[in-house]
Amino acid sequence: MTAQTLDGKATAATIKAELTERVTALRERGITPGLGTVLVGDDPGSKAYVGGKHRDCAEVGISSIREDLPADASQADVEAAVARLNADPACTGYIVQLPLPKGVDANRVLELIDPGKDADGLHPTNLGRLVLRVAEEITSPLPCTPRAVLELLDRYGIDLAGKDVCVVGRGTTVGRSIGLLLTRKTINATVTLTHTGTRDLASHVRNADVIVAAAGSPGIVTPDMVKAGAVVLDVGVSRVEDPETGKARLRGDVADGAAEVASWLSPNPGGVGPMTRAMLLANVVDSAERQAG
Ligand SMILES: Nc1nc2c(c(=O)[nH]1)N[C@@H](CN(C=O)c1ccc(C(=O)N[C@@H](CCC(=O)O)C(=O)O)cc1)CN2
Repeated sequence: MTAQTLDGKATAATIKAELTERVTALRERGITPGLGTVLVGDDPGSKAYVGGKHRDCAEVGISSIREDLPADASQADVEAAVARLNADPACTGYIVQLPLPKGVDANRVLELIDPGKDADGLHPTNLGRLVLRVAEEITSPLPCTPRAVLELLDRYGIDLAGKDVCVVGRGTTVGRSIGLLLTRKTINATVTLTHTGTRDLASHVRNADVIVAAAGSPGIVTPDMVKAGAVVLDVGVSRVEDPETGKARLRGDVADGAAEVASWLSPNPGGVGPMTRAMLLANVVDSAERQAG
C-alpha cells in the first residue's frame, strides 16, 4: 500500500482563491482587512514564516503591518509593539511570532493581545472559548495549525467521528489545543495526547486511526508505529544538517517509510505548513467580516 497524499499546498491555493473573493467583497464595502505581525530577533525560520505571511496577505488583498524588533528587545519593547497594534485601526488582526527569544515571557505577551484582534487564537479568552464550547458554534479565532489539520482532513472527506486520534506533542500552537477541537461534538474523535513524559509512546501511536505528529522531533514516528491504513499528519518540522552535503534541510516528525503503511499522509513540507498559512488568512478574513457585521 502507498498512502494517498493530503496535499496541503494545492488545498491552500484553493482556499486562498476563495479568500480573495471574500476580501474583494469586503473591500467593495470599504473594509480592508489588515494583518499585523510582531517578529522579535533574527531566527531564520521565524523570519521566513513572517515573510511568508506578508506575501500571502498581498496575494489575497489583505494589507499588512510589520513590527520587527531586534533580538535584544526587552519585555517592555515587545509589550509596546503589542499595544501599538491593539491601537492601530488599520490592523484588524495580528500575531506574535513564536517562539520569542529567551527573556521574553510569551504568555504575558499573548495575554496583552486584544482578543478581538487575536489572529492566532492564542489569547486565553479565545482558548477558553474552545474549552467552554463543546457543541456550540465557535465564532472566535482558532489556532491556525489545529484548524489547518481539521480543514485538510475535511477537504479530503476524511471523517473523524469515533476515530482514535493520537497527538504527539503538547506545544502551545498545536498539541494542547487540537484535542479540544477534535473532541467537539461536531467531530467526535477520541484523543490521546502524548508527550516527552509518555511511557511507551509506540503503543499509543500504534493504536491510533489518525496520528498527528507535532513534537518537532525529527522522525519520532517510525513506520513500525503506524497501524496499517492509519491517516498520518506530519506537522512538526525541524532543520537538520544533511550529513552528506552539510547543508540544513527540513525534516518532519514522521520517518521515511510511513507512506508504505498509512492510507493517507500529509507530506512535510507541502502538507500542514501551507494550510497553517491559509488558516491565518482565514482567521483574519473571518474576523474582518464579523467586525463589519
Ligand atoms: N504565532 C505563531 N507562531 C508560530 C506558529 C503559529 O501558528 N503562530 N506556527 C509555527 C510556525 N509557522 C507559522 O508561524 C509555520 C510553520 C511552517 C509553515 C510552512 O509553510 N512550512 C512549509 C515549509 C517551509 C520551509 O521551507 O521552511 C511546509 O510545511 O511546506 C508555515 C508556518 C511556529 N510558530
